[in-house]
Amino acid sequence: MLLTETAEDIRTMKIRGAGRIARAAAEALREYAGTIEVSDLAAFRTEMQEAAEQLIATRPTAVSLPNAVHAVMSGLSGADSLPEARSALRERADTFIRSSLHAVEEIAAIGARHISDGDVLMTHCNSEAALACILEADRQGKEIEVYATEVRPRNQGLVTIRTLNDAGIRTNYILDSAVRYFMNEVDLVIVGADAITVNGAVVNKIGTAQIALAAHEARTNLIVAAETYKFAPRTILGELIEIEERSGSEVLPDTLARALSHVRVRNPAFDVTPAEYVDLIVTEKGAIPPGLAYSIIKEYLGWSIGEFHKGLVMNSENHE
Ligand SMILES: O=P(O)(O)OC[C@H]1O[C@H](OP(=O)(O)O)[C@H](O)[C@@H]1O
Repeated sequence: MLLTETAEDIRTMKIRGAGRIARAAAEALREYAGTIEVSDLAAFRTEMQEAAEQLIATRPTAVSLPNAVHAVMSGLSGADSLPEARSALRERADTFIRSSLHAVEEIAAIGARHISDGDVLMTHCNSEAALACILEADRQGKEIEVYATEVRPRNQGLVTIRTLNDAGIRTNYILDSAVRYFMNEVDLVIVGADAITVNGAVVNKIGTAQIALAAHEARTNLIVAAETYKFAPRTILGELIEIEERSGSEVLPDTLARALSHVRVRNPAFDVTPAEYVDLIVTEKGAIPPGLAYSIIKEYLGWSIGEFHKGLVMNSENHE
């Protein structure tokens, strides 16, 4: 079943990247809504809520996941019959997927304006949104060069350098620990985001905060490419973004770890870059300074008391 498969693929990172995770979850709910065999609307609601919770539980940090799930599930609220509910969910899922893909295109166009001919860029991890800006700048004929990090332990940098290579962009593949060494050669750092808080702090792949610090020291600008559904409404209530800590075996093989009984491997997948190290956040609605994160949440996501986790959630009525 697509739902179980998708949940497992997100958990194991076969499907990864905050935007892709969001679209995969919407697609899984769409398929589930169309195929589950139930006799009435009440049973349908229960099944769908369980499916939604199963998806949300897979990875805790990327807020795009609960935001996508809420966007789809909001279709349930106005439905009076089972066929109506099924079609409303399918429609919401299609709308979310379409607007997510469109958002990446918009971000590419806006982000590319901040990349100048001759720029040396640095990126970290594999962000569809950040890469879209780089690819668009290249497509516009700007001569650019990129430093791309390895991204231990999952090596998402390999995906990034393949994309850059295929586009014929001059790319330097560097160790995560070589960021400060090369920072003086960099004109602009561009990264994605898994979540953005109301005060403009950016949660992204582990190592981003260190890169931001090095960029700040070298007076190199750092921009973040993120769709509006990466903003976290619940942070308005002071809720913190949970940082996923993955298995130590991603860092150190179990056989080795077993021989080192006093050693504990720590493997947080994300870190938090404070707003003061972020120059600009490029969303599909325009580029904003991080201090305006609240306005994105208010204007484009909206907030209301949600069905899940008793928190503030995205009001998908505002989502298009
Ligand atoms: O949505 P897009 O821009 O593709 O990616 C945003 C972020 O999602 C990824 O997380 P992971 O690799 O799934 O842990 C990276 O942290 C990346 O910067």
